[in-house]
Formats: sequence, structure tokens, C-alpha cells
Amino acid sequence: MTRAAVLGAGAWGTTFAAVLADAGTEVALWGRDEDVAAQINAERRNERFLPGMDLPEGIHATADAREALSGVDVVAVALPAQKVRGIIGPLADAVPDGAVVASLMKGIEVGTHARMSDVLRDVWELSAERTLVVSGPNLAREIAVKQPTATVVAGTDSSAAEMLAAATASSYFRPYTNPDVVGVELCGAFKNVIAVGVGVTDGLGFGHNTTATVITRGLAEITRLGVALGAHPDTFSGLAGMGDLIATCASPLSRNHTLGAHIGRGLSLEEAIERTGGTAEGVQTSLSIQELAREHDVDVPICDAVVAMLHRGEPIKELLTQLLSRPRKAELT
Ligand SMILES: NC(=O)c1ccc[n+]([C@@H]2O[C@H](COP(=O)([O-])OP(=O)(O)OC[C@H]3O[C@@H](n4cnc5c(N)ncnc54)[C@H](O)[C@@H]3O)[C@@H](O)[C@H]2O)c1
Ligand SMILES: O=P(O)(O)OC[C@H](O)CO
Repeated sequence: MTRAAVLGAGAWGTTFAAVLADAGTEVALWGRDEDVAAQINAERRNERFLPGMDLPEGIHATADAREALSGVDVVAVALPAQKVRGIIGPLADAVPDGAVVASLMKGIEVGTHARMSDVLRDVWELSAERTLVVSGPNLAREIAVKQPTATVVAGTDSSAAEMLAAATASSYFRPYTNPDVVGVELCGAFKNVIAVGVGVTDGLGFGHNTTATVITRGLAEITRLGVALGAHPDTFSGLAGMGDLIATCASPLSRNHTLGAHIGRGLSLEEAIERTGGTAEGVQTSLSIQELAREHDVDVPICDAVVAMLHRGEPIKELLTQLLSRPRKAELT
């Protein structure tokens, strides 16, 4: 039987632990809060991060990360993207030599512009073959009640990706493998920025035409940057690309979408973060994406508008006018 450790007992880490347990994988879930771990073990609930959701029996929660990591075949990391480097650094010697390590995170590190799998590789000195990414249309609260969904397990070593896919597959969770780590990971991070943008237009009271426009042109931005970074063009129309964009931009469960809607209704960034709760990665990742795009000479006007709104407090209506009055261009380039 495969043994897994999940680091991070927030909404997604807890849900992913349930996915592993339901697939027959033995799973230890690490969270820093002892009360959260105690409640998961005693009541099969994580009321702080996943209120109202029942968890399966097979999860052993602990506040001791070294205990969670001991003897596992798979390590899955679900921590806030901007904090993960500092949190996992001290655990480097506790990661078993042969274990594959998967990033479940959807962000790009500010300053370094590193994708999360690169942060894991850097901090834990992992080979590319041992490092995986899981990303797709995966809203935690839907999966926690076993609503059917699919995801992508990306890895350069197909046998490692297949191992994690087998360790997560169940009657409600269908993993596909993909060798395009760069593309899958960029999709997961960049879609959060686009979801903030769609949330803003919702908050302004605009309808489905606007939503569809931002999603579609957002996908064009993600694809342009991804291809410039060496990703496979087909990844962007797949589950991690279009699939996750639809889920995140359409659902009120998305923290990024919700945060954008608060901004569109006139809240400040601080108020929006407070009201949203949980980790809305698009806020900081918008800065990294904008800088990455500049480095690679890629045009990302929606991302630019999100950065201007969130981080420079520029008026939304003026930014919209600027977006719509840019020089016209052909859709196909
Ligand atoms: N929630 C989802 O539906 C979902 C789905 C797919 C991917 N993701 C991604 O997973 C990642 C985690 O998201 P989440 O939804 O679980 O976030 P969350 O806000 O629900 O949980 C964050 C977790 O990180 C822990 N944490 C924060 N700071 C810490 C520190 N200094 N030391 C130790 N632990 C710390 C918190 O205690 C909590 O357990 C993000 O990158 C997100 O984009 C989320
Ligand atoms: O709640 P969000 O906005 O972090 O989105 C959650 C997942 O990434 C959706 O796939």
C-alpha cells in the first residue's frame, strides 16, 4: 500500500488527504495547529478550514511534521505559496530519500518568480524526476463532498506521475497525467489572477458576456506566457488550463473570485482579504506573473489591470476603459 504525507491541513491539504484515503492510500496529514489535528482524529472534522465537511477514517492527523513524513512514498505540499519556502526548509532531512514530492499549490513566488515545484526542488534538493505537480478544476469543498472531478498530475517521469495518479484515483476523482510541468503549473497560478479579474467584473454587476470575455482573453494571456516559458500549447485547453479557469472564475467557492468581487464592490484590498478568508494566491502571484511576463516580453493586459487595481489602488472604471480602448488587434496571431 502507498503511504503518503500531506503537509498543510488547510482546505486543500485536508481535502487532498481525504482523496488519498478514499483511494486506499495510507495518509498522514500535518498541520501546525494541534487543535486542528486533534479534531480531525477525534471527530473526523476540520471545522477551521473545511467547516461542515465529514472526513474519512483513513486520515491520521498530526502537528509533528517529522512524524507525518516518516517512511512515506509520497509527500504532497499544500501551504500558502509565499510562505512555503520558510515552512518546509527545516524539514529537508526528514523527507525520505525515495519519496516523490508533489506541489498542490497554485502560486508563483514573489521575488524569485519560482514555480512551486521549483521551490520544493530547491529547498529539498530534489531531482526533477521526483517532483510532481497536481492542478486542475479542484475546488476543495466540492471534492470534500465527493462531487466528481478530474485533475492533472504533471511530472517529467511518467512512472512517478502514474504512481501518484494511482494513489489518488477513486470513484469521484479522476487524475490524468501530463509531462508538461511548466504548463500545468503556470495554468494553476495564473488562473487565480484571472479569477480575481472576473470577480471584480461580477462585483461591478456585469454579466456573462464580460465573464466569458475575461476568461477567454485571460486564457490567451496564460497561453502566451506559458508558450514563452516552454510549455506545450495543448496544456492550456486541458483540465489545468481551461478547466480550472472555468471552475475558479465561475464559482463563488473560489477565494480568488470572491476577493475580486469584494474589490469590485468597493472594498479595499485589506478589507477584501479579511472578508475572503483562506489563501487567495492571485493577490501576490499577480505581481510575479507581471514581472515574469515583462522578462519574456509577453503582453498580459488583464494581469496588468489586476496589479494596478490591487497593488496601486488605481480606479477600476478607468482601468476598464484603458483595457477596452487599447489598439484593436486580430484574434488569431
Ligand atoms: N482550497 C482549494 O480549493 C484549493 C484547490 C487547489 C489548490 N489549492 C492551493 O493549495 C494551496 C493551499 O490552499 P488552501 O486552500 O489549503 O489554503 P488555506 O488557507 O485553507 O490553508 C492554508 C494552510 O497553511 C497553513 N499555514 C499558513 N501559514 C503557515 C505557517 N507559517 N506555518 C505552517 N502552516 C501554515 C495554515 O495553518 C493552513 O493549514 C494554495 O496554493 C491554493 O492555491 C487550493
Ligand atoms: O479558492 P481558490 O480561488 O484558491 O481556487 C481553488 C482551486 O484552485 C480551484 O481549482
